[in-house]
Amino acid sequence: MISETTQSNMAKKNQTLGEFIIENQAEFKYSSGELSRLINSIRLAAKVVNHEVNKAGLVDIIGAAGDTNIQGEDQQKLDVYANEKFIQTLSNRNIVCGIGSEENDDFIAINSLDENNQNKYVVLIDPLDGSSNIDVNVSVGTIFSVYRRVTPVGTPVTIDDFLQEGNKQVAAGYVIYGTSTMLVYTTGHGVNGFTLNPAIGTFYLSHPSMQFPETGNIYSINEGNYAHFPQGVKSYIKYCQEEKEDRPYTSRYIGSLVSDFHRNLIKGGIYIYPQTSKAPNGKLRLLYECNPMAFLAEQANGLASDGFQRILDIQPTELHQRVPIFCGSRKMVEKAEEFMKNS
Ligand SMILES: O=P(O)(O)OC[C@H]1O[C@](O)(COP(=O)(O)O)[C@@H](O)[C@@H]1O
Ligand SMILES: [Mg+2]
Ligand SMILES: [Mg+2]
Repeated sequence: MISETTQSNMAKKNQTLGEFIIENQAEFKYSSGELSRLINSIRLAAKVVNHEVNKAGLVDIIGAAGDTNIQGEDQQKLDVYANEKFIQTLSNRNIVCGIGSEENDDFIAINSLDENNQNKYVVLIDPLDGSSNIDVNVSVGTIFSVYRRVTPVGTPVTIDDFLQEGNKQVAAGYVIYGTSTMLVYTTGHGVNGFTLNPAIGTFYLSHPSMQFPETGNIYSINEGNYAHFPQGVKSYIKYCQEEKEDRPYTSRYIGSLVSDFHRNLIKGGIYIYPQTSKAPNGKLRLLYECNPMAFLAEQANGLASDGFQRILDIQPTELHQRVPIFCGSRKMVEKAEEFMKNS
């Protein structure tokens, strides 16, 4: 006899992303269908980009695009392609009034001079996360974060609409282009994961109500920077490597934030990109990497801090600002923070 929970999970598991979005629209306090349309357009852009990612190597989509972005990074062709596709798909569906992207120096106002523009949302994106892994066939991703604008509808969108604390996000998520392609997101009511069936181009609910295990035995950090880490991080790494209790932990580092986060979400673990003597604010960007991952982490019973303060309470000051991040299973982040505070 199949239990009711299994039956409902089985029924749930056959649910498509489109059905899930409609069914859960009412959960959203501002629900006017606009956010649903926004998530739908991210779904569409994800499929277009996935198609290109899967052919990386066959088509002329690998390698550098020849420009650098405002962070001084060489833009990869796939960075530029993904950026164009997400911006196009979001802006020509008349649902957002502004977009901030890792690949654009400044935010993009979407026909906000047209006073009929009643659009309420701004989106921040990392169109292609894990760029250093594109050419070597290792999983990469896309990260997105959504806010309601703070300036009045029908007036020009301003930087204030983007520099909001992470706890004001109304939705956040990522797409992972890996062994399978998944879209994982939250609108503040838990975290759900959808896997793309490439044969029919449909995302199915494969991972309902995702939760970080309370603790785990995986730590993810680029130990190549060890010499430049703060003492608290060095001590935490030593703690992870000690032959004691359930340790040593296993070191796993893919070098794509989305992929390292996703593995830890499923298996339990902690991802750390700390400040270093070379990069006092770390490497990852608050608005389109750390805030969306922190919102997902907390919605999945995990934690995310800069070692001291909750990421979601940091007041942003710049579009591309960087912050240190400690993110993942609750008990592991608490332990790492202990080392940071006591060092
Ligand atoms: O090579 P490093 O310094 O370890 O950095 C890897 C980190 O940088 C990133 O690639 C930065 O993201 P982008 O690829 O979007 O610039 C993260 O995905 C990853 O976790
Ligand atoms: Mg990134
Ligand atoms: Mg990127």
